[in-house]
Amino acid sequence: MSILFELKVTEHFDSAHYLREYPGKCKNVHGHTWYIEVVLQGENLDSTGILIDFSELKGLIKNIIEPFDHQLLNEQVPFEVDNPTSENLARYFYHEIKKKLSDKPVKLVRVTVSESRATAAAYFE
Ligand SMILES: Nc1nc2c(c(=O)[nH]1)N=C([C@H](O)[C@H](O)COP(=O)(O)OP(=O)(O)OP(=O)(O)O)CN2
Ligand SMILES: [Zn+2]
Repeated sequence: MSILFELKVTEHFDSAHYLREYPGKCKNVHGHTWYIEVVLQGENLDSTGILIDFSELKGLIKNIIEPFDHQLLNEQVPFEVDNPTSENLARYFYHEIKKKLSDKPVKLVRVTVSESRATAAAYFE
């Protein structure tokens, strides 16, 4: 497929976490506003000139992140097992979003999770 269009949408949620086995202050419970940036690509626009409606994409992402909002991530599946690092969050959200996009004519390119303005982790396949 020769890709012509790339879309980017960002959503956010607030939650607490702590990092197991972390040799520093992040082993203690603390909070972040997590920003989830989703990038996808596609080729064919519908008759209104839209690849996939931003509002549909935002709704899809909101549904996935909503269970984590104002929660302790370490108590939520799968982060009761996987450490809730930005990397693990990015991988989890990538796979959840990919499942929801399976019937859409788009390719999920990358999910980036930022826990501050200065730090982010991206996951892609
Ligand atoms: N590669 C990763 N490194 C770290 C992660 C992570 O998810 N991936 N996470 C953390 C902690 O969540 C921590 O909250 C963030 O640490 P850090 O930015 O070092 O701490 P501060 O926000 O207090 O920033 P200062 O610059 O030290 O004030 C750690 N590492
Ligand atoms: Zn943290």
